[in-house]
Amino acid sequence: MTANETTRLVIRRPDDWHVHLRDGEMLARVAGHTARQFARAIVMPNLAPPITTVEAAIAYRARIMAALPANAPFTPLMTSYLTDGADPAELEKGFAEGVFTAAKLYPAHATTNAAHGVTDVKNIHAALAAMEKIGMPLLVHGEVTDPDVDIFDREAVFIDRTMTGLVRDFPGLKIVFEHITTAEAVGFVMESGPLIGATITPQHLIINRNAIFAGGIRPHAYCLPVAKREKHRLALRAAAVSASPKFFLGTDSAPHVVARKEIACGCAGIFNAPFAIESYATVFDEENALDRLEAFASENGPRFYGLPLNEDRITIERTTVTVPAAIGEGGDALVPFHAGETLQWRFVGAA
Ligand SMILES: NC(=O)N[C@@H](CC(=O)O)C(=O)O
Ligand SMILES: [Zn+2]
Ligand SMILES: [Zn+2]
Repeated sequence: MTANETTRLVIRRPDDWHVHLRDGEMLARVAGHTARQFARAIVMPNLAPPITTVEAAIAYRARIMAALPANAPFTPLMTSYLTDGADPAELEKGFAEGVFTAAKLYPAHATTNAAHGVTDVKNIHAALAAMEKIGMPLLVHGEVTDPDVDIFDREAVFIDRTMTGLVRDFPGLKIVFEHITTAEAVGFVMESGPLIGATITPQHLIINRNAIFAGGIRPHAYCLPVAKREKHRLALRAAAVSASPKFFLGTDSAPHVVARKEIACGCAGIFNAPFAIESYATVFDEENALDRLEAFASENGPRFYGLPLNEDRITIERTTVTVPAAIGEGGDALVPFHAGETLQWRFVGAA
């Protein structure tokens, strides 16, 4: 059977190495979508207020588990939000206790709930030195916030202004360049040593920037970093299917209700959790690379993080699936990625 005649695929259960589960009512609505498909997820700390202490992360982890059925086979991997005042001792304590898996660098004001982010990486040098010493990964939202830099160039400029210096100054630090969107980021990661990896979202593999303006403004195609030109999408697809262990699955599922998306100043974020593995399978299928989906989705991430691979398996099958136009009602609804489209792959469940 050739790859594109494959009708059922059994792979090691995947993990999501970048997700926003939110809190409160929204957490209750979205957590199950992630836990249905993934064994583990790196949970982003950009709540209001952000998760900066071990105590807050323990409490948030408990709220996530409480939002799922009892004994759900899902492990949230918690992260610490770095601020200018990040305390190296708190990071070390959280990592040693198995509460913090990683710490997240948001340049101040770069994205949703990034107001408390880092204004200059010099301010977190002590924290980064501690992380380097203990082997705690740094996760980076890689965009400059300088308003003079064109929004489509903010990732590439971040590489020159910040990422290159980070890698040089902390050669032993594990760094994940999160949700990469450009050929420049692919090139940077490829040329860097084995401690530098990257997550890639389904939307950046599937849409280019035209999707944001297709026949009118499309708020549900807007996320940060914003989708780029077609050549960048093609570079991301090549990286995802390349078999390089540096690239792995991170959905960046980032739900915002319709009332906060379809508005004069709409929030950035695409809610892709309900059909995440279907999205990725579609891409790998189109690239004739279904045989490499398992490495990208289920192996490269845990190996990078130094965590065990999941032992259980999932099945996905080739069949048509219609994605609902919305989940919920009115202004409170969530519009999933691929809303109203028909996909050619379906997540069946445990193999
Ligand atoms: N990706 C997004 O567009 N939004 C994310 C923040 C982020 O990951 O930058 C969010 O929290 O809404
Ligand atoms: Zn981000
Ligand atoms: Zn994110």
